[in-house]
Amino acid sequence: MDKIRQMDQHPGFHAVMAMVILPVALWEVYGVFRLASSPKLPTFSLLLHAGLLVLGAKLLATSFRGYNFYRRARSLGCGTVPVYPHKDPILGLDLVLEAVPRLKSFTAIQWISERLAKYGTHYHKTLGGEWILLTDEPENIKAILGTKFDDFPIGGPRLLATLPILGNNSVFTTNGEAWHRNRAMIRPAFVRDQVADLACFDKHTSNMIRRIPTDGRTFDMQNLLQDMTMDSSSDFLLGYSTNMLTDKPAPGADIFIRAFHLANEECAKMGRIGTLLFKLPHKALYANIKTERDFIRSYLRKAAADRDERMARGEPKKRSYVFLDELLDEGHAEEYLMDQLLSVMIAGRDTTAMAITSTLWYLARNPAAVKRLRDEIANLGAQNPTWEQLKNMRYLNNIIKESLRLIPPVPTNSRKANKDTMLPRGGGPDGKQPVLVPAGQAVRWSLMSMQRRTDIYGPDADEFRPERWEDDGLRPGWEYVPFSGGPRICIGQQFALTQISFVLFRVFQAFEAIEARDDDELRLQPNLTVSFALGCPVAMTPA
Ligand code: HEM
Repeated sequence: MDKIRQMDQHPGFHAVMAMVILPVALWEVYGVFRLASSPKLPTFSLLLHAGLLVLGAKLLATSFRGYNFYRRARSLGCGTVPVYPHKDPILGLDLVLEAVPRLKSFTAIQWISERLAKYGTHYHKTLGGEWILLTDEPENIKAILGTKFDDFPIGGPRLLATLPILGNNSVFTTNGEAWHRNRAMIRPAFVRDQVADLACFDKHTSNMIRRIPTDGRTFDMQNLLQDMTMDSSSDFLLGYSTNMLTDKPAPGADIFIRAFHLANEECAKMGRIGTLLFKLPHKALYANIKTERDFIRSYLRKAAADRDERMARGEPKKRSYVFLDELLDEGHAEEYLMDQLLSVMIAGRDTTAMAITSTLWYLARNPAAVKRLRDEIANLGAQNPTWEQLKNMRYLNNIIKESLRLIPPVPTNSRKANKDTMLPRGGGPDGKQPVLVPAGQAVRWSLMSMQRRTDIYGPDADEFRPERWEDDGLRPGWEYVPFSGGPRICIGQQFALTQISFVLFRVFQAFEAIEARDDDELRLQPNLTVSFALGCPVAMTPA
């Protein structure tokens, strides 16, 4: 723990600083007046003294703010918070240098957990010198997302990362009334009837299974799953599939998917590094965003034209359920509709692909779990499962819970305090005291770290053991929130869980074994969500 930063969280420190700075600042005021009134104006000296005066005033204001803030923290019983022992406490460049090898070895997300295990809830700096409060305390996450929801709107790095792609009208980039409106518009798409309709999942899962090599060859499961979730989400959202897993992909689909991926990657980088990078020009990013929006726009126009044609022919307006058709009925402007479509696509496609990939990554290392899962599937015969049957498959559901615990597809997230507020944990020597969070402070939390805490999940917290969920032995609250919690809880949770369980069911109906074909180290690429940096190479044995 950094002693200097601990010291400067004491109001007395700021009072002493103010007392030291004040006479120097007053002396500079006198100096500036003296120079300004001399007959021959010494421009250089005048500028130098004026600069020092501005600096002094800034330092003085910081000390007064610090004094008031820490006095208030003390009076409210808040403790001091550990600060990362930066070698460069101004710009935080040391942390950036440390991050480089972790990013190169694809272990940056695990590095966050290591820092949390070492310092607990703590402050660190982003490139450019902005402080971020980092936590993995369930009580803090509950406060940010639930009990103090209004104090922690979307802002800071989280907003920076999504604004360029999603625009100002997305459920992910709005707060308050606008967010309520956007959420209310999306929600009906995920009511029980739509979620329980397995026809769309069935079509695209079958296409995927046909592509799995049956001769024991190594292939990348992640690639297949990303194509499959893009095919199914474009089908569900637009009514036209990218069809990447068929012999006739939609024209331009490959270019769209590449642009989609590159734009997400670049935006996530901006969110990670902070405002400094955000302010640089990003020609390639905006070119990719244009490509993806043009693709969505062409389908939006096609859907509107098809709908008009059907109406002109006197046919019913609707095909089977399509998200876009519902939005078209509400008569919104085109750009607004695109923001909503891209939001739901980004929210649902990579997250679901990652959840299935990581489950298969673990199953490829746990043949006993595969055997138990296949026995459970065999009990239901050779048919496609119904929604109710999937919901009642206990072992399958425990497998999914366990992989979402170990690798939540949204492993870290953040918000920005909109006023001085408090979090219940992280302060004081044992981290059990509350923490005063000043207005404008970015707060980041790590689900991956929290969901692997040994004090919550036991000494084998890092191990994949679906059995830990058996007989309702484990019923965590805010200690397990892969779909988030509070008013902004994931709208697509049931939709995603249905698709994940359906795909796993069908895969292990058709195949009896899965074998890992890479080393055991978890190498993760953080983007807006997370993915396996080197893919998920496996081989499968047909049943
Ligand atoms: C395993 C798959 C998924 C995971 C782990 C997941 C996780 C999450 C998380 C953590 C959030 C909160 C984000 C925040 O507040 O900053 C979220 C929000 C959201 N998710 Fe999901 N999600 C998944 C699948 C889906 C799917 C399939 C859809 C829709 C097709 C979807 C739609 C949404 C939407 C619209 C929100 C925004 C809610 C709001 O801000 O009010 N998600 N999801």
